[in-house]
Amino acid sequence: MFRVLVSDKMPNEGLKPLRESEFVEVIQKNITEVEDELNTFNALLVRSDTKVTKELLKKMTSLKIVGRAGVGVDNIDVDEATKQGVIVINAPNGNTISVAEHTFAMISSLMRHIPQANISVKSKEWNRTAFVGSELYGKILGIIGFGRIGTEVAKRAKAFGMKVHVFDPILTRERANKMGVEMLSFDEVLSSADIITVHTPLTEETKGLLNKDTIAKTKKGVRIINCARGGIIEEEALLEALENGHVAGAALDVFEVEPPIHSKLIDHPSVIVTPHLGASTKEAQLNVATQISEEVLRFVKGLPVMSSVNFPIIKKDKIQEKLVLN
Ligand SMILES: NC(=O)c1ccc[n+]([C@@H]2O[C@H](COP(=O)([O-])OP(=O)(O)OC[C@H]3O[C@@H](n4cnc5c(N)ncnc54)[C@H](O)[C@@H]3O)[C@@H](O)[C@H]2O)c1
Ligand SMILES: O=C(O)[C@H](O)COP(=O)(O)O
Repeated sequence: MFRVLVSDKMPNEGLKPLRESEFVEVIQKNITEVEDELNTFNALLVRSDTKVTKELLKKMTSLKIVGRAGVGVDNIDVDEATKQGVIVINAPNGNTISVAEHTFAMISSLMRHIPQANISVKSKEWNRTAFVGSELYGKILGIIGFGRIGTEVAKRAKAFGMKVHVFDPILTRERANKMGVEMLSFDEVLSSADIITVHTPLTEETKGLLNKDTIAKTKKGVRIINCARGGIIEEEALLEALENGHVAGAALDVFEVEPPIHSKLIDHPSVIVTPHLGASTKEAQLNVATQISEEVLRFVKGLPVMSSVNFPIIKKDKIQEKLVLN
């Protein structure tokens, strides 16, 4: 049997393709609950809670494939997995719409002080002057990272009558024109946008992309959104800019350390926060779990795996030959 450990929360329905296979056994448990049998699992399915470290990979000596039911693979030591011949796959488009919608909910909430006003009314106050907001119409939204999610955010911004300025190193002018957005340099987006939202992966290159120096290049009164990954924005620099009034507000779904219990940012009155909810919809979770399950099943059947982040399309090769099915 091909043993699949599902160590983060995923909907049962999404795991159906694996559960229904006669070749596969699915075990849904935390890593801590299966410490003694880590060497018996052939596949590991995770979201962002399980940290697939070098140490864990070394213990999982029978592991062939790690499936990330989501996009970001920064919680997985992909280099170590590659060294060990372990394929890492993700579900690149299953949660795109959910994250774009959450980003837009955060932008709207930030501009109209909805979370703060909600708390105020529930505290029996009726303060209509403290929560005067700003329209989105006519404002410039700066998008850093124009991939799947950035593109969907842009479509929604345009529907609100916003202008969209974009920086992405792989963006072409042709695509920008087609999408009705303005392609600019990183610095130009920083200096022109009323609201900046980041949608890059967290990599060595994007870590601290918004820092003390780059935040200083933004417009006074800018609002900053992060529904991508903690660490893309340096939290200390953001807090300083909020405290000195350069940044008017921030909406954060992700944090350098999660949960952000020691972050002073969450106490700032102009910061609104959610607990990494971007992909947390029924639809997105069903999509990503189903996609990852179908991919693992393809692997089990010896078919090409299409969404590997560390190996190109895997056909029958040395890695897959190691897998012996009864
Ligand atoms: N909050 C959540 O729950 C949630 C859910 C899904 C994804 N995410 C995060 O969002 C990220 C983006 O997801 P996606 O599906 O749009 O990925 P994607 O791969 O489709 O797009 C990422 C884009 O970022 C661009 N990019 C890379 N480096 C850059 C840089 N230095 N400056 C500007 N652009 C750069 C890439 O060229 C690419 O176009 C994921 O990597 C993940 O970390 C968060
Ligand atoms: O990269 C992603 O897909 C998101 O961060 C989702 O993370 P989650 O699966 O823990 O909700």
